[in-house]
Amino acid sequence: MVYKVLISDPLSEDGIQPLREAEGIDVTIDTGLTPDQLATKIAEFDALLVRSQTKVTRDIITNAKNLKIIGRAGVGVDNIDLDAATEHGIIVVNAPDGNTNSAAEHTIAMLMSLARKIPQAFYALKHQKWDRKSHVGVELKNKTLGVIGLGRIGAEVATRAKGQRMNVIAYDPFITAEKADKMGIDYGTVEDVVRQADFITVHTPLLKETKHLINKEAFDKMKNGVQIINCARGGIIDEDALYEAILNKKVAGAALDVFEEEPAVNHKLLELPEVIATPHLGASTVEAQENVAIDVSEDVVRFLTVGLARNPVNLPSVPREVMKMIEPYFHLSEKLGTFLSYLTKDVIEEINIYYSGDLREVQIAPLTRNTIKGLLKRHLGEHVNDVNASYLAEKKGITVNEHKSSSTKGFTNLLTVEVKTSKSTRKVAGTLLNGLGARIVQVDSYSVDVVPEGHLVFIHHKDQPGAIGRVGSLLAERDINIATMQVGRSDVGGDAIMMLTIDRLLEQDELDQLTKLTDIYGVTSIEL
Ligand SMILES: NC(=O)C1=CN([C@@H]2O[C@H](COP(=O)(O)OP(=O)(O)OC[C@H]3O[C@@H](n4cnc5c(N)ncnc54)[C@H](O)[C@@H]3O)[C@@H](O)[C@H]2O)C=CC1
Ligand SMILES: O=C(O)C(=O)COP(=O)(O)O
Repeated sequence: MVYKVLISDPLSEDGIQPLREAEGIDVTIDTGLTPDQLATKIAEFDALLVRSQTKVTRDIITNAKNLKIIGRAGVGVDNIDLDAATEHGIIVVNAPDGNTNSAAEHTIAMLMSLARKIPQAFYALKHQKWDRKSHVGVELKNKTLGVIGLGRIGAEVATRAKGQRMNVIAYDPFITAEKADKMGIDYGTVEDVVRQADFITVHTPLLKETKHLINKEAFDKMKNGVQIINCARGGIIDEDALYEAILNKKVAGAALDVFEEEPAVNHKLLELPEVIATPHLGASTVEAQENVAIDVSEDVVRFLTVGLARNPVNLPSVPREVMKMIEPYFHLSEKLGTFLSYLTKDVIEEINIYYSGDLREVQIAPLTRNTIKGLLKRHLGEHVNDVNASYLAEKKGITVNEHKSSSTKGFTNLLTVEVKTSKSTRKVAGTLLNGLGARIVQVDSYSVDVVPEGHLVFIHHKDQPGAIGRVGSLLAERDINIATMQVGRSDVGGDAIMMLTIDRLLEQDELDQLTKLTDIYGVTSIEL
């Protein structure tokens, strides 16, 4: 099997070595594709690697019939339609750490250039103007820097600004008093920040909530002569409002690395002498580009070869130690889901998953996704995977409930899955037996002991002498070997079940014959 990887934005050649060196991975670099060309070409690829230029739209994702993973060699994923990727079961990974330092350094470079009007002075001098009057700056020392978004980059910027002897006030919904104290900075609301700061720098992602976070109302609250920096994303600051605020002298200067529409040429803000700008260069250093390309290439190789990713964006990330703890239950959770998919013939309304014993201590979300995957895959098709399982369940109106339960029925760990349809409730439970592997230990109210593998036959019948014999004889006549057999009953002469493991798949006519036997209520052939 050879996986085809397309790189559609310029990436560091040294950084993509993990892809070049991996076995079974074929790399194509094509950085000149139009959106239409990409929408056609993408169909043949298993992985797509991008920076911020390539817009990975719903159209492109819909055409990407083989695509399994999109790697973003950088932080911001606002150029990727995450909902469309999730719906199509495509995992999106990014490289969150590799360019933090470069973006922070670029922000400080912009801050200092802005304060001392270095680009404007340089521009004048390049045009033979020795002008010392128009380029008088201000000091940073003792000024207040307002930081909105105190994540990786915002925190680095805050620390470096302290080195310039600035006071720093920050807003971030996740900032704690302890973190602010440790960093020696103040914290407050967005309003506190915009009212108190002499310079304001934004470092949030571009989200619905942060679009135009800095708008006319925010500018109105700012100090006269405030200076603004955006090295995060175009759109966090309302460009029209910024333009007006510069014209009416509220804002004395702005340093922009990013724009609402990129490439931003002939932009009205660039005509203003108060505005300095770079063409989205925050992450453009040799070091950052190598770092992010390595991180994302390694994740693509890891995902294509072992199905794990370190930096998933559309799946909660699972720390390595947690992964180790839950890995043994992975297989069991999917098998229990698949098993139940054979028993539930009607529309599923609710899934209840009970985690008992040792399972109460582990991170259960990945196991829940895997159970749902097993349950839905047989009906919805092979495209159901960990990425889209929960989304598809929700789309189908299925309620999924996770429970940590104390009932272990004597096992050290017990995973019970219950499915409610409009007509019935079915249940299956499994465990991992020390040294022996996975077992199904309960089906509905019956105790069993079955390895969840291979060709199973689940028979519901009347507890009558001869029922088991008739099944055995029919299978023998058809030369079908029974590997294991379990029986259980509710009460003497009442409902009973047989659970068989056989050596080959039943043909439809064999299934029909079994169903017609005396005292047999129903037969389900199950492939695990
Ligand atoms: N110009 C460039 O080339 C680069 C730009 N970036 C951009 O920088 C931004 C930040 O990157 P990182 O620091 O690595 O991300 P991060 O995820 O570490 O930090 C983002 C922070 O923003 C905070 N936040 C979210 N919503 C907020 C809101 N409404 N108000 C205040 N804070 C809010 C989050 O709590 C988080 O702490 C991203 O938009 C990224 O795309 C990143 C690298 C290079
Ligand atoms: O990492 C980010 O979010 C960036 O904005 C960097 O973008 P780029 O990869 O340089 O196009």
